[in-house]
Formats: sequence, C-alpha cells, structure tokens
Amino acid sequence: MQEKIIILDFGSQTTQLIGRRVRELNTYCEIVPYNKFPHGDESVIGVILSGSPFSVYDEKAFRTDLSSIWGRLPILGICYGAQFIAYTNGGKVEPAGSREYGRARLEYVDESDQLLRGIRPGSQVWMSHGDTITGISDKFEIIASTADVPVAAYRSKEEKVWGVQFHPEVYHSECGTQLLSNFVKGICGSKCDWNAASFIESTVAALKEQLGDDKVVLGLSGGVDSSVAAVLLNKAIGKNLTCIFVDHGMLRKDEFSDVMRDYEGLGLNVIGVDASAKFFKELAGVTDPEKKRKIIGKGFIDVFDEEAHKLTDVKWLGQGTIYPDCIESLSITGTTIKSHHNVGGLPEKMNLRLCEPLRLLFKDEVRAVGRQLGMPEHLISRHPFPGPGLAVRILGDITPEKVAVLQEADAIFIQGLRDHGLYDSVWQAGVILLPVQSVGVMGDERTYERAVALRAVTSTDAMTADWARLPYDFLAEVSNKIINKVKGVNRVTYDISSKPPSTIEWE
Ligand SMILES: Nc1ncnc2c1ncn2[C@@H]1O[C@H](COP(=O)(O)OP(=O)(O)OP(=O)(O)O)[C@@H](O)[C@H]1O
Ligand SMILES: O=c1[nH]c(=O)c2[nH+]cn([C@@H]3O[C@H](COP(=O)(O)O)[C@@H](O)[C@H]3O)c2[nH]1
Ligand SMILES: NC(=O)CC[C@H](N)C(=O)O
Ligand SMILES: [Mg+2]
Repeated sequence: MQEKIIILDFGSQTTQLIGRRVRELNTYCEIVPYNKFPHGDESVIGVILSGSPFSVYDEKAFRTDLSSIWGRLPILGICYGAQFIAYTNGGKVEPAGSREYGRARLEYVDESDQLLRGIRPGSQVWMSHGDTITGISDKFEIIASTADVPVAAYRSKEEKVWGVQFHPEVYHSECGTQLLSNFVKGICGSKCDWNAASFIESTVAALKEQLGDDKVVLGLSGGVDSSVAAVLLNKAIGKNLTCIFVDHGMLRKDEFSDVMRDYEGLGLNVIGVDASAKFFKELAGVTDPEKKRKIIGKGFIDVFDEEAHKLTDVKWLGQGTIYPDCIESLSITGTTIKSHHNVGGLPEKMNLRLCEPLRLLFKDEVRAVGRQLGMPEHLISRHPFPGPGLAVRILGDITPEKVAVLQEADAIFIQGLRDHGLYDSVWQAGVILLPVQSVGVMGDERTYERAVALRAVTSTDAMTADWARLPYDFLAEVSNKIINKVKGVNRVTYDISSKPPSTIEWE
C-alpha cells in the first residue's frame, strides 16, 4: 500500500505548495478539503493542516474534528492550522497589533525537538498572518519564538502534535525543507520511496481495481496530459480503452497525422476523427472568444458522443485532468472539483463516470511519469496547446484560409525554436493572426496584407508568465522567413506582455 501524508486544506493560497514540498521528499501526499479526512484509510502516516484566509475565532471559520486522528497519527498545523489546534485545545488566538507579513528570524529554538532538529537560532522564516497565538494550554510547550511572535512553534507534551506559525512550505523559510523532512521522514516515518515508477505501479493497480472489465473512452489531444493518461490507462486495461482524437481543423500544421503516427508507436487504440467541416461550419462568422470556446467544447461532445455510441457499453470517460486544473474548486469551497474548460458538460450528457488518473499531479510530475512510461521525449516535452487550438489564435472570425496562413507561420516559428535549441527554454509559444492589415513593399510592389504576432512565454504553471527574452537575431530570422514564405503576411511583431496583466493566449 502506498503510504501517504494527508494535507487538510483550509483554503490557503500555499496549500498546493505544501503538497509540492512533501512530494519533493519522495513522499506521496493528497490534498483534501479540511473536513474530508479519509477515515479508514490505513495508508495515511501523517496529517498536515494548512493555513487559511479565516481567523479561527470567525463564526464562519472552517472547523474540523481531529479526535479520531489525535494521538493516533502525527499532526502538523501550519499557520491557521497551528492557530486552530491551539485555539480548540484551550489556547488563545487574537488579532495581532498589525498584520505580520514577510521575513522574520527565529530567536529561540529548542533544537532537541524532533521537528526542529538541525534548525539553528537566527534561521529566517516566512510569516503571513494577522492573528497571533497569545496563549497555549499547558498540554503544550513553546519550542520556537521570534522577536514579535512568542509562539512561533509549539508541540504537545504527550502526543505527536506540532504547530508552526510560519510557513515552512515557502522558499523564503530557510529551514522549511529541513522542518518538513523532520516531520515527514523523522516523525511520520516515511520510507521516501514515492517516485514516478511507484506512482505508475500503484495507479495501474488502482485503475485495474476501479475499472474491472469496464470500457473507457478518452479524448486525446496530442498534448502531454491526455497522452500520459492514455498510456497509463492502456497499461491498466489495454483493449478496453478507446482514445478519440478529434481534428477540428484548427490543429497545427500536420499535427493530426504526426500525432496519429506517434500514438501508433505507443500501441494505443486511437480513433482519429476528421470533423473539421463540422467545426468550420459552426464557427463561421463567430468572433466572440467565449462563443468560439463554447462551440468547440460542444463540438467535442458531439463527436465523443457519436463515437461512444458506435462502441457498446462504455461506462467511463477518461481525462488528462491535472492538479492545477482543480485548484480553485478544491480549496475554499471544499466541494469536489471540475473545470472541464473545453469538454464541459460531457459526463452528464453521456452519462459516463469520470476517470482522472493524473488528477493529483503537477505538470512536471506528469512529464516524469511519461518519461518513466517510456514515451518519446518530443511528446513529453511538448509545449501545452489549448484545446480550441488555433481558433483562439485567430482574432476575429475563422476561415479555413486564415487557419492555413496561421499554420504556416506557426510552423516556421516552432521549427525555428527547435533548430536554435530554444524550444525547451520556453514554456509555450505560438503565432497569433491579427485582424489588421498594413502596407508593405515587396520588390517594387505595394502590399496590403496581414500582420501576425509571435508569442513565447516562460512560466512554471501558466498561472503567471513572462515574455521570453528570445535573441534579436533569432526573431529577425523568423520574421524574415514568415514574411518571405507565408503568402498574405507582410508584418511580424513580438508580444512583450507578461501575465498578469495580459494572458498567454490573446483570446
Ligand atoms: N483535439 C482533441 N481531441 C480530443 N480531445 C481533446 C482535443 N483537444 C483537447 N481535448 C481534450 O481536452 C482536454 C484538455 O485539454 P488540455 O489542452 O488542457 O490538456 P492536454 O491537451 O491533454 O495537455 P496540454 O496541456 O499539454 O496541452 C484534453 O486532456 C483532452 O481530453
Ligand atoms: O485546453 C484549453 N482550453 C482553452 O480554452 C484554453 N485557453 C487557454 N488555454 C491554455 O491555458 C494556459 C493559460 O492561458 P491564458 O493565460 O491565455 O489564460 C495556456 O497554456 C493556454 O494555451 C486553454 N487550454
Ligand atoms: N496564513 C494563514 O493561515 C493566516 C491565518 C489567519 N487568517 C491569520 O491571519 O492569522
Ligand atoms: Mg492541449
């Protein structure tokens, strides 16, 4: 059984960071809403309580009953988590004089404590709170203090329960990794054997059990997430998995045939559906970005529905949903998930259950799993590509002719990045077809043609992004090539906006 740490999410912005840090210690963890502790799950070896935007004394503050865990499993409360444990055990939590945000230094440290082993006085920690623990019950004792915060860390005298007011999960806490390692390894006794290989082993076993002999359809996009999900599912259920790859006409140049060939090599059972005529017809004259997305989302549903009906007895829809897709709905509300951005509504209409084996992984972890599964590197390191494809990169209405122009320009840019060894230094790149015409001169002729924008960004999770500082000489070469080779384009610009306040895609 895969041992795991449970992180109870009270809605902090850094809850997912706690998850990342624990995984970096090669220990599997799951983030669950604060009131959804998996009682009866014997594989849990420790529990972490996250921070929260609430104050523990607020009427609406999230509360949970720890009695069944208390004394049985090690518990670590972080910020609100620490305040919550102190408050509900006879301590006192009050608004601080002023909100404490930023760096602080531990002045007193009980270095003999198991949680603080190896952490020295003077160590920098990151604070982000407006309340302070002003009193703790005599079941507890203080194990660290800063100049402003007497109860920077405490422990229970009897049970394996700790609380820290600072945020060990944030990089600015110098001792954060040491502290989390002390908890996860030292106190919870993690074997630290979780990695891509063990994830695959346990996930495949779990999928076999969950799916039995049921049939699954999976929308495959050629992107990293759905491809890795497909290969995992294929390993678990083989012929019972059918993948559907839809060509909506707005894929990249040659993408449909390239991706189909890749999938053949992986032994997947893929149905490629050329539905471009349907999508072009439905999108004709539509200029509003959200309408475009809705039409494409519904178009996917229609095609999946039609294909699933041709197969008999399909029970599940497989999806490549990954953790960042879930974040918002997972935190705060405590409800279970979903932001099916481009396949919204699918399960209801098709009456299928959802199977999402990558739901708890971050993108870099998905990539590690793909590599471990032996998938080709170019599939794994591929830039993300939006489900609606070039439809959201053509500003204004969409025609097959505009798509063809954009495909050519995009192919030159992407190939250029590869040829110059720049592809992997960029998170995502593409070309935008602008609804602008401008005057140029080619030979002795006046031209009046389209303008395109090159877009390349660096990012870690697409939540924020910066424009990539690509070399001028490279941009010059790409610009020249596009203007010379792509009929109908006579001007190339480079997008130098970051996100926020802009977004990665223009629509
Ligand atoms: N052309 C397509 N055919 C079938 N399903 C698709 C297609 N495009 C998108 N989808 C579905 O929509 C989901 C969401 O797309 P999304 O782009 O977020 O993920 P991805 O394509 O799997 O990975 P990546 O983020 O690396 O592009 C996919 O996992 C897939 O199930
Ligand atoms: O599957 C998708 N369907 C969509 O409708 C969609 N819109 C944006 N994206 C991708 O999401 C990331 C963030 O994009 P933005 O900064 O433009 O919001 C970037 O990686 C975008 O390419 C989409 N992906
Ligand atoms: N980051 C936190 O968990 C903050 C907890 C609580 N809202 C406070 O301000 O003290
Ligand atoms: Mg994609």
